[in-house]
Amino acid sequence: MGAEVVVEGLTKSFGRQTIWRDVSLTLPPGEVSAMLGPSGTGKSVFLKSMIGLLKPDAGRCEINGVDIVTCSERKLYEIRKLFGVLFQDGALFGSMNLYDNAAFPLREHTRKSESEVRRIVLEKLDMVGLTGAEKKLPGEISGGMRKRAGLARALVLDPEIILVDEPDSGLDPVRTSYISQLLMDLNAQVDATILIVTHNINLARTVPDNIGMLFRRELVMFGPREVLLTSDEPAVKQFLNGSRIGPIGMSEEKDEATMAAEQAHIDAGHHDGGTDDVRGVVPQVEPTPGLPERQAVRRRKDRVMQILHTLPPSAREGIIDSLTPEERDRYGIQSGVHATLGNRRPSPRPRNQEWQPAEGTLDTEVANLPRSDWRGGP
Ligand SMILES: Nc1ncnc2c1ncn2[C@@H]1O[C@H](COP(=O)(O)OP(=O)(O)OP(=O)(O)O)[C@@H](O)[C@H]1O
Repeated sequence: MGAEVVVEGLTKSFGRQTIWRDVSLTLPPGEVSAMLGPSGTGKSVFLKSMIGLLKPDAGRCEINGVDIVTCSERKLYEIRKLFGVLFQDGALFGSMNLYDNAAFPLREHTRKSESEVRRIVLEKLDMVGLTGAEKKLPGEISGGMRKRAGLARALVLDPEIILVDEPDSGLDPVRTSYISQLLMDLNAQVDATILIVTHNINLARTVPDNIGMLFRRELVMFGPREVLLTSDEPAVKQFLNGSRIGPIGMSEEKDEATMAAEQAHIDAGHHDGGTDDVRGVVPQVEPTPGLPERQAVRRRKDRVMQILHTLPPSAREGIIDSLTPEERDRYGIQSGVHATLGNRRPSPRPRNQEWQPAEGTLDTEVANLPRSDWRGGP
């Protein structure tokens, strides 16, 4: 199972420019999480901070009990071996074929024999669907194939944590769906903790178990996918819908006057730039038939059911509605309980924190969470 990553109060500035402050979140082990946010909000800076390529000014980022913000260079070097990173363009060496690119970390960081290197490289190239392309140079293949090759290289050291920076960049919507499927397949096969940085709403809605969003130099929210996908937060709604109407502006957040002028424009019948309202929980991508089940699914359900009472009502509805009859039974959810859970409004959300307990009795009314024979079960 992948490693847990615990981030607490992380703050990063460049000179006088604060990129984000006081970011706290936990990447649950083996689950897939995504970080959204308008351009320039520091998503890539966040990824780089997590592997110690950039040093935050304050806060902690703890992996396997080691705080990589304050640890020694030697410890950091060790911890980095737990990571596999897919950079936006695959970051392949242009003069090496795909085989040698994928073999590079093994030859650099291990003493494995060439026959062992060969076995691992061919296995990982196969996992990403590049069998037969070993001799191709990066310049001879499509952007999608380069990303796959980058993923194969990220996998050769059997990472516990995989960071993926904009897997959709430069790809058409169909290839983006294929890369989404690939990420879920890899998660099923290796059970690594995955963090994806993306702008792609389709990917964000269908792939991750957890979603966060950076905006205005803060983490607006982070938690189970159902929370962000049903959120009423204006910046989140605007971002999901790709609309001009809302607090996100051309390069920075907007002032009141600009928002009012834009609203007047829309009221006069002009299009807001978005398409349909895409708020709501849609089914997640599942691993390709024949692959193992994602072990994270059951762990996540168990985890999310334990914090159900802390989530806003619309997220609870989405979670409960997604349970199978067997799961309802296992979690002790009374039959007939579904959308009626949404009558109460969410209590005000403390900024930059995961959802806090809301008042009310929902949890004890509808669920005995989780039942002891379910937790940690087979
Ligand atoms: N090494 C650096 N030195 C100074 N400023 C930097 C450095 N790296 C990033 N920045 C600044 O940090 C801010 C956030 O950049 P980052 O690339 O993380 O944004 P992003 O959210 O990933 O954007 P995009 O979605 O467009 O990729 C930008 O203003 C950028 O100029």
